[in-house]
Amino acid sequence: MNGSSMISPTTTPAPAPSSTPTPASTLTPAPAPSSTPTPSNVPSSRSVPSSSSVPSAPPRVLSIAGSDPSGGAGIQADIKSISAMGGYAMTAITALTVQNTQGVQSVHVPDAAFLSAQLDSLSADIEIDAVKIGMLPTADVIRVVGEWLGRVRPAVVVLDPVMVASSGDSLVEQDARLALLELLDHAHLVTPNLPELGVLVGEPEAQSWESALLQGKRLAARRGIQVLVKGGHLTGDECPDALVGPHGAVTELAGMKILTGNTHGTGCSLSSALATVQVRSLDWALSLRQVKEWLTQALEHSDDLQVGKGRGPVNHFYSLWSTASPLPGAFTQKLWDDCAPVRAAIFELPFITELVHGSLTEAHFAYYLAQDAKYLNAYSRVLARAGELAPTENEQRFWMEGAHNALEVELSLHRDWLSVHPVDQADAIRAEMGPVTKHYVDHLLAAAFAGSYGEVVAAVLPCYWLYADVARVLAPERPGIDGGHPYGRWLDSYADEAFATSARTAVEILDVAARRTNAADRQRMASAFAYSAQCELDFFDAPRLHS
Ligand SMILES: Nc1ncnc2c1ncn2[C@@H]1O[C@H](COP(=O)(O)OP(=O)(O)OP(=O)(O)O)[C@@H](O)[C@H]1O
Ligand SMILES: Cc1ncc(COP(=O)(O)O)c(N)n1
Repeated sequence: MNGSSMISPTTTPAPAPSSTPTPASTLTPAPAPSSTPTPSNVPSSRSVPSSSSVPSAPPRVLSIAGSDPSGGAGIQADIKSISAMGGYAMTAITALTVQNTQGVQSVHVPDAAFLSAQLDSLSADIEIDAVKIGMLPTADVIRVVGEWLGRVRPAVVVLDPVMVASSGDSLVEQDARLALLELLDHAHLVTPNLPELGVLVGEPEAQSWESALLQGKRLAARRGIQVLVKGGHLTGDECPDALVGPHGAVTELAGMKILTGNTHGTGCSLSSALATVQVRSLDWALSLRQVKEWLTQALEHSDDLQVGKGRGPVNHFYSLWSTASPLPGAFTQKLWDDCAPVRAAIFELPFITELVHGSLTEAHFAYYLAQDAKYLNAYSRVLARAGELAPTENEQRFWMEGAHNALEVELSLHRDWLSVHPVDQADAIRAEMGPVTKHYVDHLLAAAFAGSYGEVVAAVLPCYWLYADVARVLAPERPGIDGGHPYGRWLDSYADEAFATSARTAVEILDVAARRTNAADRQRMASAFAYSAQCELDFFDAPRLHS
């Protein structure tokens, strides 16, 4: 059953307010505001209407386009783009596609009269500030949209003459391609890609940017319209766009091509975002500059989405999402993932492999322990500072106990080992704080006395987390203490379940702190964590560099 046979358009008139005519066929055309020039005669003068026409509420933007169920193109991309630009999105759906990131498998076109009823219902009730037009699959649909635009005359009309999806599948019947030409009279800006530009000027697709601009000029002059010539289909590293005015003026925006396969829906997103921004900017060149910057970032961040196996969508909301509070576990998981190279490097260090196999020289271990003792003394103060800043009593207790343990338990372990090996290591104990230790401690103290609670916790966390992880990974690899492992007792203290539990608690505390704070603080927390993780790596390697 198709859409048109399920509900007859004539049996479901929109429940319009009593002052508004209901049946689509008898709708009175909305008179064009007298100050608004008609699109076909003076399109370029739209860039300077009086400031009193700029609405303060979010622009009400209607997308007349096809549905892409995978969410990357069509109506779905338009809703996201309009919203990302601060507009209020409305939709009238011209076609339903069976589509994913790999291609279009089928197209269903609802009755054109049903589309007509939707458009009339909207314009009878809502002031529409801008219209974006996308996939118009048949000549019938184009006629309905053309008639409606002719009556309602929205102040901003952007026509994206969609013909072929980026997958190569056709979205428009052959005879509809030429019918699109007539629709140009109702648009203020048309945004063809290079193959579509060729069709609109009746020439083969341009093979260079220069010939694309010439085609754009011919189209703009012939139809008295602004043309956006888009460089997304050019070969090479560059991806320019250019606005060509009806009198031949060209405003070109340079841009580098972003290396991503996720370009599904760039044309839809660009055109609907432009329609939205234009309502307030009233200047196509300004609108393009703002939208291209946003789209470039949306392409840059598209890999974050991980949608589908084919040509994926752009990340319309990268900006909103980068400042939104992260989901539980997400912040600390990202810190952990980002420091994967440091973690891998730790396991490669001769100090670690020799420590585990018991072949590490006592001189290196003694230097390490002596530096660690100095480090732990400062670390204890920083943990106490975390306790001081802690927002809850539980967290305060956790950090204070950590501060106590750093001084007592771990230092006694050091004293024990050094007392059994007193002779050669006396020098090590007396040694000054080494450069690597000092560097690490300075970083911790800076976080402790100039940073937020989150920064302090982020700075101290790698010591917990990396030690617990090293102990967990290496525990099965070493011979047991019964086998006379020279560093067995020391290793056991970090492989202990109580230490692993403390590390997990510290991770959880940081995650909660990250969710409670703002994006700028989260950024500083991430930097503090990454810096400490690198310091941990350097600290393990310091004995080798010292000798
Ligand atoms: N890889 C890319 N890097 C940077 N910008 C790009 C890239 N691909 C497309 N764009 C930009 O996206 C917008 C759409 O360009 P394009 O020429 O691809 O249109 P389109 O073919 O209509 O888009 P669609 O892929 O949705 O059909 C333009 O502003 C273009 O510069
Ligand atoms: C419903 C619909 N409208 C437009 C496009 C074009 O977008 P793209 O060229 O990126 O596939 C599409 N694929 N589907």
